[in-house]
Amino acid sequence: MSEVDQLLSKKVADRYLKREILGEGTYGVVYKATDTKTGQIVAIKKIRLGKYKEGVNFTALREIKVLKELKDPNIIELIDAFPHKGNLHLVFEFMESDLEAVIRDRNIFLSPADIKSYLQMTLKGLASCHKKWVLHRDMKPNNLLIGVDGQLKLADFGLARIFGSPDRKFTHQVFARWYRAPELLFGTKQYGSGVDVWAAACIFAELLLRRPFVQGSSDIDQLGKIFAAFGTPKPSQWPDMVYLPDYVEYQFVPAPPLRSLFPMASDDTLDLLSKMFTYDPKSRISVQQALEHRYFSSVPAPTKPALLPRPPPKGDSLNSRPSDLNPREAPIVLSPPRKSRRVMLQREGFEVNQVGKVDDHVNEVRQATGENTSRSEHMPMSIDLSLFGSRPPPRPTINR
Ligand SMILES: Nc1ncnc2c1ncn2[C@@H]1O[C@H](COP(=O)(O)OP(=O)(O)OP(=O)(O)O)[C@@H](O)[C@H]1O
Repeated sequence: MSEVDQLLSKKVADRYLKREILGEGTYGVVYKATDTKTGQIVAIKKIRLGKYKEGVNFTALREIKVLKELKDPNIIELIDAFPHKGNLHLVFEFMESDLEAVIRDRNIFLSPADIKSYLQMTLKGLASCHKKWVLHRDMKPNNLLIGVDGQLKLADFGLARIFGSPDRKFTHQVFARWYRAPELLFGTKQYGSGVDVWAAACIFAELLLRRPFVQGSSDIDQLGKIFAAFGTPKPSQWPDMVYLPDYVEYQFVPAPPLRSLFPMASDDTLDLLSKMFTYDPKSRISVQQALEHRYFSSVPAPTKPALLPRPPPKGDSLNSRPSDLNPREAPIVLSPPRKSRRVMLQREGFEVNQVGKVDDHVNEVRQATGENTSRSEHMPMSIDLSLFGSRPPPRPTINR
């Protein structure tokens, strides 16, 4: 760091020299900084405490507690945590890039061995969480950070929470929609490590396709697109489904062959994918079982992290998404037999009738209606905005 840089930088807590802003997330700004004690480059997540009147940010405290308990080569290390000028500062090891940048970089070719390596590191990090009864709950490619040594590490445990108590109720709207498991989309209040497995499967699919796999514009649309990809689940396939709080019946569509979605994938790849994308969370493969799947022991061996292709460090690339137009039709929502809620598809679009309170689902259908007004065609699986000369929309999160 030059003298000028040092003068421009602000010293925090007499130890960290703040440099540029790396980005802003749900909880606040993230800075690059130098630890003057060790010379190490770090990332400081500054969490605003001010807006919490009582002065305690439980989410932040939860993140600290969870992170302290998780020490693993595939989990980001929390180096320090301290309050400063009314903000809570979390100091993490600095990571050069993330998996989203890898996937989006058109100059990077990902071989089957590279994909295997990224998936293996993701699952190893998750296995370590699950062994300690911790769910990540916000798995998505930009939360999988990549270090200078090529190691992938799970980050952003802001929403993670210790589970184990059988009647613990979780807020279900925690996942970025495209990575959300079907049980979450149907409003389950009790869920387990299967939600992380589903998200990891979405990331696996994204590594293979080089675009987000299922890009729903609402929870209803997300489920429709999942069902278009894997077939509408029959109650015999997932017995608990019909009892889920937000269950609505979807028009039945059969499953297309998995190979038609991933034409270049090996048989082992398809087998593992189908086990991770199992509808019934009780039958879905666990992270540990996935790591023991023959996909990882068969050739090619996973690429060593140091040899993995790297995107330019953060901020250097103006990435654009690859073309991903896929006109697959999603099944439509039918009336759920148990409830007095009716969701009907009309010629001009959806008409929604519900006896009683208007709920989120209805609002979502209305949202869908707005997007599909006076048309009878269905939404494509994913939309390539580059066709219109614009950048793709930001990935949805619960806060944006
Ligand atoms: N340890 C780190 N090293 C380098 N950059 C980091 C580190 N942690 C976070 N960042 C970067 O800081 C920015 C904000 O990250 P943050 O985790 O707060 O939110 P996010 O992942 O972008 O979004 P969300 O909060 O919705 O998950 C991102 O660009 C992220 O890549």
